[in-house]
Amino acid sequence: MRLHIGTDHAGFELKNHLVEHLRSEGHDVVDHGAHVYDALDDYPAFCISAAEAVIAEPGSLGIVIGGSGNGEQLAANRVPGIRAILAWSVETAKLGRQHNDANVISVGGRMHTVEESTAIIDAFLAEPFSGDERHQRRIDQMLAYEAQRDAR
Ligand SMILES: O=C(CO)[C@H](O)[C@H](O)COP(=O)(O)O
Repeated sequence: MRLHIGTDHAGFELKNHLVEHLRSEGHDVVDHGAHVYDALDDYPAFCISAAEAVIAEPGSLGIVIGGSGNGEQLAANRVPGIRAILAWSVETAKLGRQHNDANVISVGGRMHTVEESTAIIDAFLAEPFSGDERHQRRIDQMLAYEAQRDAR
């Protein structure tokens, strides 16, 4: 699967681990940075770059990493068409795909061990959207709101 990943300094080591791990699993991973460790860097540009690439490549998924994952989720969700979830367990990661058809996962690298974060992301990538009518209906309600808002 084509994957786009981005992080600030807080997720730098985890991101490098994930790039290696995910490539070893056969994924085609594009690294949107940070490419060097800088304790003063800012997460929005890395996350927005990864999220824009997800929209540009239908069928791809995004991974954004930070200390908490909160700001990274917020940044990714600024990109039209992105549904980014903040996953904090294997179950919330799976539900993000099953119920929300999320196309970006955000993880707080400071909140978990590397093994836990890796398991959360692996679970997200392996899970399909259920396609259940009630879940699609709720997604469509959000899309309808956005369309109405943008037409104002
Ligand atoms: O999780 C994050 C945003 O939600 C950032 O990674 C976090 O805020 C970075 O913190 P600091 O600059 O103190 O290392």
